[in-house]
Amino acid sequence: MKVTIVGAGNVGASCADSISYRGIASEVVLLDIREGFAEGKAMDIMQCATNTGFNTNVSGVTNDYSKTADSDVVVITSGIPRKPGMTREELIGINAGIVKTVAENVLAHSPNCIVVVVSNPMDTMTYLTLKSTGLPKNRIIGMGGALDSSRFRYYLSKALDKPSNDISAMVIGGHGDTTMIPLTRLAAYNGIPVSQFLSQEELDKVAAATMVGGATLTGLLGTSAWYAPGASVAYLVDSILNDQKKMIACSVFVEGEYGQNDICIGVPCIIGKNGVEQIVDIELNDAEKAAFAKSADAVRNMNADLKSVLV
Ligand SMILES: NC(=O)c1ccc[n+]([C@@H]2O[C@H](COP(=O)([O-])OP(=O)(O)OC[C@H]3O[C@@H](n4cnc5c(N)ncnc54)[C@H](O)[C@@H]3O)[C@@H](O)[C@H]2O)c1
Ligand SMILES: O=C(O)C[C@H](O)C(=O)O
Repeated sequence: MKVTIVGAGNVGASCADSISYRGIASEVVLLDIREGFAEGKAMDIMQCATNTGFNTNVSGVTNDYSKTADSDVVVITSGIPRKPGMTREELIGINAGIVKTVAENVLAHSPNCIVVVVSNPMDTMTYLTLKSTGLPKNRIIGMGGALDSSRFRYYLSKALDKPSNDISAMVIGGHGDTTMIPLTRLAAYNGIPVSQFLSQEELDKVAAATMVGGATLTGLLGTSAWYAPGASVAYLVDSILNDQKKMIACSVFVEGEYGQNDICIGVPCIIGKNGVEQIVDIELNDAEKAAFAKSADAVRNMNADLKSVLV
């Protein structure tokens, strides 16, 4: 199986590293516009092979899309990250043009691939990719919910003082500081609702920390995070390549699910060899429904900014 990752920066390289380490692809191609950069990242990753024991062939190319031909999955991470104090939405002006061109180039060489969109603002970039390429909706997946859910589990694990892997929890809605919806009511510690262990005040703090999880890291690092984003992409790509049919919150095109239409937004999805195989339309309570509708409005408003790019 062949995976191309466009953008060999912090997130792209971390995706390549995590995918290789998982041993889920025979070939990974990293592509960047910066001369020699993807080649250097690929060489560095390949020099891990003997010590970590992976057999994936990772190569790097400078803007040569012919080397990405016949990829099964393409991950788009090209574009600028935010700096401390910025929102993801502020990146749209630069990233929309980059993502649209990259998606066109990628599909010219891999017409049957599944596209995973990572560049921010991710829900808007996913919608742009869908609208500008005309690909069927099952083949365009925005990655954000997998990361936000893993941060939710991290903050729950800190509050509970228990391992993250004993906790199941999901974040739906937009991938934005104010649009995420951590589903606290459904979060569980080994199947037991977390509300049996944590007060409402503690749960509210966990949800608030989750929503600004990316901003917190951006403040600490001076640029946005990459290890957990790379690991989240690898988790998603594993479910595609190995047809695992995992339920993962992903930004996908909705047509009536959760009462919404004509936007890409985070919802629970079954992810397999065909990409998005099912949207799991769970019953939300009234407060969750209201939060989802508000989140969808914000995502829809952001898409309006794509008018000049989508001509
Ligand atoms: N969806 C998520 O959960 C998530 C998580 C982390 C980061 N991100 C987003 O991912 C993007 C990348 O973040 P990063 O930290 O890797 O940034 P980065 O600056 O480290 O890397 C971006 C790379 O893209 C390359 N690039 C720019 N234009 C290109 C083009 N036209 N073709 C090919 N390559 C091009 C740059 O040369 C650079 O190497 C940002 O938009 C960031 O906000 C999203
Ligand atoms: O926070 C960011 O801007 C990057 C990414 O969306 C994240 O959540 O880490």
